Amino acid sequence: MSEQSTGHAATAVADGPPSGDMVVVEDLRRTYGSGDTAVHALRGVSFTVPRGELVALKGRSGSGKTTILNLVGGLDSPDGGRITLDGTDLAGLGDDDLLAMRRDRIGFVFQSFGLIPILTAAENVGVPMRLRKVPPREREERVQLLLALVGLADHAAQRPGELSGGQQQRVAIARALANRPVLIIADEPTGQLDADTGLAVMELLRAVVRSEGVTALVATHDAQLLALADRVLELRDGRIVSDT
Ligand SMILES: Nc1ncnc2c1ncn2[C@@H]1O[C@H](COP(=O)(O)OP(=O)(O)OP(=O)(O)O)[C@@H](O)[C@H]1O
Repeated sequence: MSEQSTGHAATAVADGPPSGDMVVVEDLRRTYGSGDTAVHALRGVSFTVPRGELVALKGRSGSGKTTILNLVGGLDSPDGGRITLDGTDLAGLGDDDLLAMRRDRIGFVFQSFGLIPILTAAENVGVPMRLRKVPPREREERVQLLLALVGLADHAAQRPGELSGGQQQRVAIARALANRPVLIIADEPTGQLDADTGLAVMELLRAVVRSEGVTALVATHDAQLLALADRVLELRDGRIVSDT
């Protein structure tokens, strides 16, 4: 854990010593559009994600889950409130620091996998390390290790189209871990998978959160998967209505 949180090149100005929470969200507000057509996607959301935990966001379609993930992941900016990630206030970061934060400290996993079709599984896992200019030898070693971690050591040379949906999502999880992120953000990671495959992928996420000492924030409305979370936050109409 300590290596995870301190071993990174400083990508941003830390606001102070990291607290026990990897993510602190305070009174987050986000409105899309304005006037009569304004959609109040988040109406004052506060929660924390303790280090090393897997926290799930549940709620009906449109309740605000993706909006939260986009804001915590620095893909969008809030209209109000504050997000602190690993001790750093996102609002204090310029574009370059935000980009570096996303690249080096957050791993994203999407419903649609987001793999590059013309690249092999190994090459896809290596992409984030190429962007960070990790030397080829080190990169290849980590790719092998990560593919083994997700049970795909024998599929390194296959392209996404030659893999099942569950295997593709495993590649995406390996890719998300490539740069040793402190936080994994996953938006409906099992949404395109059948129930059994989805459960296996969620169990893998659960396992890597433990083995890699990473923290995860996962949106899902699948009750079976919610049971694997350390904590479940329920959203309704842009507000948290339960925290269990
Ligand atoms: N770019 C946008 N422009 C306008 N409205 C948006 C935009 N993105 C989201 N919304 C609206 O904000 C609200 C919250 O959407 P959000 O995608 O966060 O919900 P969600 O819980 O992730 O839903 P789903 O489970 O369907 O992905 C919804 O009413 C949605 O229509």
